[in-house]
Amino acid sequence: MNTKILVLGAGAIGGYFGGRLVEAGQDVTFLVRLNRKKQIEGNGGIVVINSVNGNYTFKPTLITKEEGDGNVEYDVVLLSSKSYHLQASIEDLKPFIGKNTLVIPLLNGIQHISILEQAFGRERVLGGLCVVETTLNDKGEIHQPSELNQLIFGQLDGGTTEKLNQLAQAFGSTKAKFTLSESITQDMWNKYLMITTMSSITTLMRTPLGTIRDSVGGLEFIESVFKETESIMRANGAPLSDGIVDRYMTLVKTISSQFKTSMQRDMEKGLEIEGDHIQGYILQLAKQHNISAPLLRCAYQNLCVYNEMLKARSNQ
Ligand SMILES: CC(C)(CO)C(=O)C(=O)O
Repeated sequence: MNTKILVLGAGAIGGYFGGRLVEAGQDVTFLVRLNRKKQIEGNGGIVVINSVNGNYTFKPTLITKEEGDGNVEYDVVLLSSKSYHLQASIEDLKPFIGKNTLVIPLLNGIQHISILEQAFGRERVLGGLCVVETTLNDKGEIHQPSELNQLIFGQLDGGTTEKLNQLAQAFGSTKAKFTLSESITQDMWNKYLMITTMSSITTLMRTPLGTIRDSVGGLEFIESVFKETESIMRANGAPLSDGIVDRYMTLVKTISSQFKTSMQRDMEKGLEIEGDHIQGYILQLAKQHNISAPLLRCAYQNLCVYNEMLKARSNQ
């Protein structure tokens, strides 16, 4: 069966995973903003992936919301927008969501799930996440510098269906690792714990992970941020895996010393960041459960100051 795949965006994440699906011969269309379309057309209609997992250059099928007639029904949508573009992305996607379309969101965090369920209907929204280090350079090429290139998806209530098994098959033969999970809600909370901690420390210290972990007291500091975040999530009933902090601390000790988070990369480029969606939401939960969270407060304040600087710069 031909699976019709729509990828929202052809940027660092959508372009990477969508490109891997094109490479594997899948039927993929990219729904992009006019600016990105012009940039790709300016590059001869070509998107370049430079990746340690294999370079690939491809000519994507592009549509913009202005061009979409809404008559094609997609089996699945990969939604990789930033949290602050979520509402706009929902509006862009609406004409392309049919009765049987499934939406796999790849955003960090958890709050977007209920927003998507409201917009598209509970039965159409899956859970999803990606673990991939990827960024766009100023020519619009995708740079994917580490072996981490996994996309995980599954039903929010657990279990699986025939349709999901078919999707897993369609996704199965690519150079990226697509995994069907029967416990995606837990996977999403686990990843949320990881990204809250990693983005907090890397944006605070403004250096790749290696320097932070090798500094005096660095590992203890990182573990304290993990534990503070974990305690808030558990107080809120998050289904985190047992021993999850130990697992992530092993990752912290073994991952490339050059590792950077996407929030850190966005900051380096002077772009908008997802602090409210990631740290801000956890701090709201901390308040609700009366938990003091001094480390996350500090990380979040740093992000708020960055936002203020961005605002001042854009008013100049
Ligand atoms: C997995 C990780 C940490 C990769 O950089 C990520 O999701 C992010 O930075 O947003």
